[in-house]
Amino acid sequence: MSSSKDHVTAVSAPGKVLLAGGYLVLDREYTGLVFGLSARINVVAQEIHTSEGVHLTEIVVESPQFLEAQWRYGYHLAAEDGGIKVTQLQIGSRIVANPFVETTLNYALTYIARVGKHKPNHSVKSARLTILADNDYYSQPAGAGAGATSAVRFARFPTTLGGAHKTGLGSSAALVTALSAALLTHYLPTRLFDLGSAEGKQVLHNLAQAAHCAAQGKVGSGFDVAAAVYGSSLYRRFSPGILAALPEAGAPGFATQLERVVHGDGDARWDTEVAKDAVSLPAGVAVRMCDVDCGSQTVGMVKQVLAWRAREPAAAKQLWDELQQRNEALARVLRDGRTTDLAAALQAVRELVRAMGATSGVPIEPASQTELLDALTAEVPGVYGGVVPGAGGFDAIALLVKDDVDTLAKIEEFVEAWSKSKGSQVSLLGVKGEMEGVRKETPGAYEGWVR
Ligand SMILES: Nc1ncnc2c1ncn2[C@@H]1O[C@H](COP(=O)(O)OP(=O)(O)OP(=O)(O)O)[C@@H](O)[C@H]1O
Ligand SMILES: C[C@@](O)(CCOP(=O)(O)O)CC(=O)O
Repeated sequence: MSSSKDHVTAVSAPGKVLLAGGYLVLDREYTGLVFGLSARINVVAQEIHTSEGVHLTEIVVESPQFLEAQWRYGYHLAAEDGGIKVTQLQIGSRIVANPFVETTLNYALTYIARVGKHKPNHSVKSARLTILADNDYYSQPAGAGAGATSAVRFARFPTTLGGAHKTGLGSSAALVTALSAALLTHYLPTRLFDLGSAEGKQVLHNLAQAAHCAAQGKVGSGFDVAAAVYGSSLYRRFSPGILAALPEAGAPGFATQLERVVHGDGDARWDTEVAKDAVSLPAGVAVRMCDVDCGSQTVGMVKQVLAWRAREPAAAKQLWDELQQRNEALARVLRDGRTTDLAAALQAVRELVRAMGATSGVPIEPASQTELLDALTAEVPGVYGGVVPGAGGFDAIALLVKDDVDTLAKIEEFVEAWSKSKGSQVSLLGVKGEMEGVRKETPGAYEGWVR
């Protein structure tokens, strides 16, 4: 760990689970009920010390839990207002790109240089950023112990990042958000960026949404980035047009337009709605997640659902309007602490999700998941019910359960027996839903991981 006089900053941002509102949340007419998760992506930023006389300007990003996970970048000021553009430097014989890291650096450093009035290559000094992901973002290799009981804070994975099996908690959104927050906090004085203030969170949200869309090459609803910044909420998306005029990073005019987008100036005024007060959990109730690894993958689900909606607009509107009512009813049951109404509210949502799946021909709640959710609800005391979260499919379920060790043990026992009898691999993750979004952390918490 660096000595105390060093300038070290640590932040973390949570993963997400979209409990209700999958597909609907893509349209501003509807909302999504999203929970932030206790699984966080942590980023520690620190200065790099070079020996006297060496003028090295470099940004080093590393994920020490994975093999071959170090990315080094040089950077320059691009011509014609193109902002700060990084160039990956080769280490060893191979160069492995990380588009989410690279895009975030282009966006965050461009914004920082603009508002901080930095002279590039002068005051944007070299820095090292260390990424540490809580274990539940990736399945543990066989024999490493289940997530729910794992004792090591940050596991070492015997694979590259590309070879790790993701559990779908939104690692890229949490990473882009935490990395942006760490860079903004590290480079800008508090009067220009304060993570603890409402304005600071808005700047971070706008910057992270823009960078995340660019890195993934498409504009989704952005509920995952909103959860990473704000935590749990009832989320209404932004109009995609806000990002339409933004050139590629490094292209002429990128820097000016990025600042406009981040500050929401002119026609880039953000219309996202993040209703935090619409969401909470009844006392003694927890959101839990299970990873379901049955080897099947469904691609193009969003495309197919939207094609059905375009084909049958009247029927789709009727179904979505009714489903929106039921999703909002579920949010109210949770917020008002009406635990006795919870099972019925979850069943009501699932009924229409299955109807949407049947009519669009997309396995949003496939039969195998229906069977698992129904069995858990009927047979495990303390399980109120659950859903197939987000886009649905075969690979995860979210549960609402009594928040106690006894219930946890019973679920673990149940999924173990289920996996054996069904030949699938269902495991309870250690994550829980939680309310808080991005936050500053104490650098000392990462002792042993940070050089
Ligand atoms: N610990 C990490 N260190 C560095 N980069 C990471 C890390 N975790 C995720 N990433 C980046 O995010 C990418 C994965 O993003 P992707 O959108 O495919 O998954 P996800 O966000 O976890 O999935 P989902 O949206 O289904 O929840 C990786 O390829 C890498 O670029
Ligand atoms: C289908 C969609 O509404 C939700 C996808 O959620 P997830 O990635 O499955 O958690 C897409 C989106 O909102 O961008």
